[in-house]
Amino acid sequence: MKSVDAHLADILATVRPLAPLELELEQALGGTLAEEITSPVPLPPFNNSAMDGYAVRSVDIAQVPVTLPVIDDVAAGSDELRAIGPGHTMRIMTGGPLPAGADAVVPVEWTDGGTVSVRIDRTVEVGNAIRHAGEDVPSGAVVLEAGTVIGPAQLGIIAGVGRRRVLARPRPRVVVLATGAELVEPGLPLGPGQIWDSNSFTLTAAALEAGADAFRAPTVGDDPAAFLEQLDAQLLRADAVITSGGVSMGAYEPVKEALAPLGTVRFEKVAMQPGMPQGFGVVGDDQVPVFALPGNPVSSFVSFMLFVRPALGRMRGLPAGPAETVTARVTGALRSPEGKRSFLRGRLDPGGEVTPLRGQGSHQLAALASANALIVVPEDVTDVPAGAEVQVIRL
Ligand SMILES: Nc1nc2c(c(=O)[nH]1)N[C@H]1C(S)=C(S)[C@@H](COP(=O)(O)OP(=O)(O)OC[C@H]3O[C@@H](n4cnc5c(N)ncnc54)[C@H](O)[C@@H]3O)O[C@H]1N2
Ligand code: MOO
Repeated sequence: MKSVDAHLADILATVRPLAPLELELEQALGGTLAEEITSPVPLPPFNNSAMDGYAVRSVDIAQVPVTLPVIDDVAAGSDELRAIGPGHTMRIMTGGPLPAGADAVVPVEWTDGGTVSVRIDRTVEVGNAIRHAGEDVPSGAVVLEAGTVIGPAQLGIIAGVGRRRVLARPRPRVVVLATGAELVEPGLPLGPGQIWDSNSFTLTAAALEAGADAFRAPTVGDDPAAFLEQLDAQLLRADAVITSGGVSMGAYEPVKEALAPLGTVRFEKVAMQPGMPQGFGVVGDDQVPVFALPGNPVSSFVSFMLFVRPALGRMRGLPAGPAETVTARVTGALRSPEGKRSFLRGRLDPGGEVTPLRGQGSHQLAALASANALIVVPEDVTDVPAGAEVQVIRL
């Protein structure tokens, strides 16, 4: 059997980072910057007030209380300002440009709030409540490095330096295609022998969480021709395809039957539990990667975490490798088949203890839903005593 590491290595050797595109800001969330972002101007671009209050020359309020004339109003966005002469003040709002001559702002709370003249009750130091030009970003400075993932705050600085578009690797477009004649759309009644399709929802959500733009395609039954037709229709909008089911040894294995003859997708047994039957390869003129995951719900999810997630990382241009593990102490004994790496569902507590959950079957959705960690048992270990140190993958 092929090892988990060898299978991941094959996948990462095939999957390539997506080509960078000029993305509008609205499309850029989750993208990976392929350029350095610099600011063409200082930020803030001009000295301005940090508070609603009065722009003053601090020498004029050395003795308080003092009443001074208010010669103008400065709102954020005001232009063509007069300068402040000796003994004068201007009412100024947060973000308003500091008038020439002023060297401090007195918050309105320390005054009587007058509009024609103002009584100021407290002195302030030079520079009080002033935000200086360039104190956030000097002109020409780099604000984001290439390789940065664009999140909400990164979008903020990109827009804040005046850019409308950025060169970035987009989020990979992932199509999830579940197969199985027994599958029924949740919300519809079950007939005899049927189950509700859950894998396509889990896999689509997992792909979204991994930074993809993920779409759920209509499920197909057990007919390889129907599967190929659906796959063909989806390839137009896919940077990667994830299928679920139909890869094992049975009589109706549409994914395997449709893809194996192409010669570009290999179906193999990987030495792991769950998730032993795996298909991976490329299809279509654009050599779109296809991850043909096993149908058992826990198997498909674990396969996603081990193989698809790192591949999506690579497509996004991020450092991509095996799922990260942390060390924990297991509270109960574990068993694992010899020669296979097991990924058992557990609950990791903040103290670093992990408790194996009841219901370790590959079909047991409920235990997976209450797990927050996968306990990894290496290939050469069959018994883990309670209290032993183990590696766990956080979910
Ligand atoms: N004779 C053998 N039988 C099986 C082997 C084997 O080596 N020899 N491998 C077992 C292992 S391990 C796995 S994992 C499964 C993989 O089977 P398939 O990928 O072909 O998946 P299906 O047969 O279509 O389904 C398996 C199981 O999962 C349920 N399922 C499928 N799709 C969904 C879905 N979208 N949502 C919820 N549940 C789903 C399906 O009803 C089956 O119960 O094969 C073993 N058998
Ligand atoms: O190896 Mo299968 O993925 O457990 O049920």
